[in-house]
Parts: sequence; C-alpha cells; structure tokens
Amino acid sequence: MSFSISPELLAQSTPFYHYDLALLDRTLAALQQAAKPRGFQAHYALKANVNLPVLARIKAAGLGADCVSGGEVQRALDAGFAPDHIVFAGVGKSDAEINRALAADIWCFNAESGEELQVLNALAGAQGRTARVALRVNPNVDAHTHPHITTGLEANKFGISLADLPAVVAQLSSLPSVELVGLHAHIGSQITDLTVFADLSHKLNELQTWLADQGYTLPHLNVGGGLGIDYHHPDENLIPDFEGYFSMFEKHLVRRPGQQVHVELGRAVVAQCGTLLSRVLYMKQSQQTQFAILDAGMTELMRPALYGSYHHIQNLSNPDGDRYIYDVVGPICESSDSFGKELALPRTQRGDLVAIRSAGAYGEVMSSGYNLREKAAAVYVG
Ligand SMILES: Cc1ncc(COP(=O)(O)O)c(C=O)c1O
Ligand SMILES: N[C@@H](CCCC[NH3+])C(=O)O
Repeated sequence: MSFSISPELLAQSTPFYHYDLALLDRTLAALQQAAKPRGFQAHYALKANVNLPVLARIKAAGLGADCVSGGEVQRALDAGFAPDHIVFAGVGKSDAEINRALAADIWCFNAESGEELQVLNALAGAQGRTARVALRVNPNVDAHTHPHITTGLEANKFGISLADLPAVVAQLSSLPSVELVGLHAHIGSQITDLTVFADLSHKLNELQTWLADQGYTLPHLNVGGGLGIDYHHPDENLIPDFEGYFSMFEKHLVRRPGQQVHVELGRAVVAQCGTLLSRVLYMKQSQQTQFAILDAGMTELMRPALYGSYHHIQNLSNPDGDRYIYDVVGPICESSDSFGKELALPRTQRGDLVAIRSAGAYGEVMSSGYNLREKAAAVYVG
C-alpha cells in the first residue's frame, strides 16, 4: 500500500513533515523483537530526528539515547531518558558540553582521542566525579556506502586509529578521573551490505583480546548504528531488516560473560515514518526538460542536494495518471536544489500535492533557513 494522508490534512499549508507514529511503533517493536532475545541493547541516535513526539515513542519502547552535542543531551533529558541511558559521542565535544553532561551524570562518553581523554579527566576531576568512557576506535572497516557517510576508514576524522590505540590505552593509568568501561565503533550510515558488520565484529574481537592482554576486560561494547533502509521501495520494505542486522552480530561478535552490547541506530528507526509533503508551484518546460517546481526544497530536505540521495516521490493528486518524465526541483537559488532528474511521474500540474518519502531521518533536523525560509511544520498521526 502506498502513502496517503487523511482528508483533513489536505488543507494544511505546505511544505510540512508528516510523521506516522503508528508505523514508528511497529518499527520499534520489530527492532526490539530482533534485539532483545539476542541480548542486545538498543540506543537511538538522536541526530536522525529530535522531535519530542518521536522521542516519546522511542523512549517508551525502551531504547537509550545516543547524543552528539550538548543540545542533544539536553533534548534527551527533556524527553525523559534516564541519565544512565544516555551516551555522549562526537569528535568535537566542547568543555561546556562535557561539563553539562558530567553534571547530569550520563552513562558514558565515547572518547575519540588521547587529548579528549585528558580533557575529560581534568573536567571530571574538577567536578569531583569520574567520567565513564568508551574508546571510539576507527577500525578501518569499509562500510561500502556513500563516501560522505563512511566514518570507519583511516581517512575519516572519527575515532582513535588502531596505530594510536596502544599509546591512548597506556595513558589511562595516569587519568584517575576516567574509568574505561567500553569500546565503541561506528563505520558508517545507510549500510545495506550487512556483511560489513561481520568484518566489524571480527575487528572488535581482535581488539578485545588485545585489551584483555593489557588487563582491561570491558563491561560494555557499542557497535554503532548504520543499518540502511530501502529508499527506492519504501512500501515494500517499510520495516528495515533488523533480524539480518542483529543476527550478523550474534553470529560474529564474541561477547564476554555479562558484557552489555549496545547498538545506536538512527535512520533505521525513524526514516520510513516521516514524509515531506509539498505542492507543485509551477510547471516549466525548457528546451530539453520538463520541470516540476515544488514549494519544498533543499532547505527542508537537504539529502538529495548534499549526497545526490534518492527519495521516492508520489503525486498524491493524480496517483494513477499516465507517466511523463520530470525533473523535480525546489524553489531555492541553487542549481543543486533538486529532488531528482528524469523521474517518471503521473502527469503533474500546478497545485498537485506530492509526497517525498523516507524523510523521517536526517530530514527535518538538517533543514535550514537559507533564503530566509520559514521552518516547515510537523504533523503527527497515529
Ligand atoms: C557515531 C554514530 N553513531 C550512530 C549513528 C547513526 O547512524 P545511522 O543513522 O546510520 O544508524 C551515526 C551516524 O552515522 C554516528 O556517526
Ligand atoms: N546525514 C546523513 C547521515 C550522516 C549520519 C551521521 N554520521 C544522511 O542523511 O544520510
């Protein structure tokens, strides 16, 4: 069944984000059904979507919160996540952000360098606290995804490189206000070749053995997020392949007795429940191209302009019409403000309502006010 909206929403001014919270609930149930029996703990990466009604459902399903800024830590607290279910990750945490998170007594900081460990030690010591820390390693595992959203290769800025790890670990004994509780890795986003999670598991197994030799047995492992979704066929695959994802770790990751293993998924949790609704402002025929110019643009959904990402587009006003070829673009003064070139859509005209699918993750959160655009509204159903 394809996407539709309730008749009352036809009067809603466009563009707006439409969130199907019942679908979010079904997605969360499928996630927990795959994670819990296998003994994995799911966290949600807030960066994908920080709307409070969305966070409320995620918290109610029992997930923890993975945050990458002081603002996200605060949002997680505001949404009611318990501090001991909050992790603070990120390659550039400021002193002020660290201090706030320490004061809130969050569960863990994912530290990305030796220098950051020293800062954590100094700031925690000054507050009379101990910072629980997981070392984020850069495992040099290729995620086989878009180069802009690969994070676990040596060329990326993220994590502690394997070559530097011995020196960073050696430093720990001189940092009394830091307690090493875990190891963390995240290799990239929108991963559809699940075998890369086997590669990651094998790398983490080696690292754990090496750390045990150094005298560190870790109560906690965090294998990151990254599970991709089906942008091309959202209706056929509304719920991501959580079974495939968790069974890969179940099979390949060697867990120590009593060890907790976290995942921190963003996109797979929220992408399919969000849709950007927009109206066609103008049709324009150039020499070679028929343009459909929408009232939504890269200011509402930046992914196509930023990564050339595909989002499935439906014309809700004329779903069954004969198909023609269009370039679907936004109103912003940038040539990259395009949702797709040479798309086959039913005959489209001014005033038609279109749905841009799979926009719940990295959509609204990445919106901007460029061209002094007003922020699009969010509407929740279910
Ligand atoms: C460290 C970290 N954790 C979790 C995520 C969430 O990733 P995804 O939305 O692909 O599950 C990201 C984003 O790529 C990330 O950088
Ligand atoms: N914002 C990106 C993903 C980045 C994930 C965060 N490391 C996207 O839209 O696909």
